[in-house]
Amino acid sequence: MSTLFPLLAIDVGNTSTVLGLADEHLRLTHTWRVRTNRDLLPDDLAVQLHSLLSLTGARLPASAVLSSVAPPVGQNYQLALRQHFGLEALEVSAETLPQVSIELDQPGSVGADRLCNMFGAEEYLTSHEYGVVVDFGTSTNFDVVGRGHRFLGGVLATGAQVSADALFSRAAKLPRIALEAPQSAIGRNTVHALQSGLVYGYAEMVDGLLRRIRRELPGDAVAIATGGFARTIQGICREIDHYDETLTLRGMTLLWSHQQRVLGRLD
Ligand SMILES: Nc1ncnc2c1ncn2[C@@H]1O[C@H](COP(=O)(O)OP(=O)(O)O)[C@@H](O)[C@H]1O
Ligand SMILES: CC(C)(COP(=O)(O)O)[C@@H](O)C(=O)NCCC(=O)O
Ligand SMILES: [K+]
Repeated sequence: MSTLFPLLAIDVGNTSTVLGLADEHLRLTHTWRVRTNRDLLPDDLAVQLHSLLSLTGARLPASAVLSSVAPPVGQNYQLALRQHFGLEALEVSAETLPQVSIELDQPGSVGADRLCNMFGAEEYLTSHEYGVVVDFGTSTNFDVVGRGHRFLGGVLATGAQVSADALFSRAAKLPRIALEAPQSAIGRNTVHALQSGLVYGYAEMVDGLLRRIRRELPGDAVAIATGGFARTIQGICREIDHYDETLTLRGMTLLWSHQQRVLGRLD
């Protein structure tokens, strides 16, 4: 049913909003990353979206899927799509997701982005029973999933930039630094010492948590890194097997097609 494509996927995070356009094979033909701005109204968002599409010569979307962990922005995108593009976006939530198993105390409270990651991890679960998506965003999420759309739980850790900002705001003599790896763990100046703590320290935290998670699981787990800070940190972590920049967006398109199939709208 080609009338459903292109499919627009919008992932609203607390720092960035990542958008993608997928063709009928669910291949992402375009992706964009813009700042999440809580001040933008539906008309502003429609103008921005229209500009992105025309800048790249992309076709207008015929359907949409939306995941938001910044509620007012998600609602504003919903209105923008309805009023200016004539689209009713599928909003990702535990309540609207059929045939998945969210094995949490309160399934309804899980972040929509984490449900998308569960679908994005699917392709890595051919040779492993379990997967851990480490999503380096405002918060660093570890999403522990099992084959067959099982969300098993995870970890929410303070994001690297948030940790750095907290330190700078409380220590008068510390300069703001770029979150980059220094040459050695032993820093011989203030900047390198800070980078060591923030980047190598962060990588060790991630490796340590992944080892703990793997010990708690009854089978092998593959670990995949995604999110804004993943590019910097994934090569430093020893416990991460894959880096996948578009895992969340691709997960959204898979979740959408799963939903369409359950509803009989897609073969
Ligand atoms: N292009 C980039 N290169 C390196 N780090 C980035 C980039 N974009 C975002 N970050 C870092 O990633 C984190 C935010 O990730 P992001 O995916 O934007 O968050 P969220 O999913 O919460 O919106 C911050 O630590 C930020 O410094
Ligand atoms: C943990 C999060 C804040 C991560 O958001 P992000 O860092 O991607 O902006 C988000 O997934 C969220 O608000 N989750 C709700 C709580 C939960 O997942 O248990
Ligand atoms: K995110």
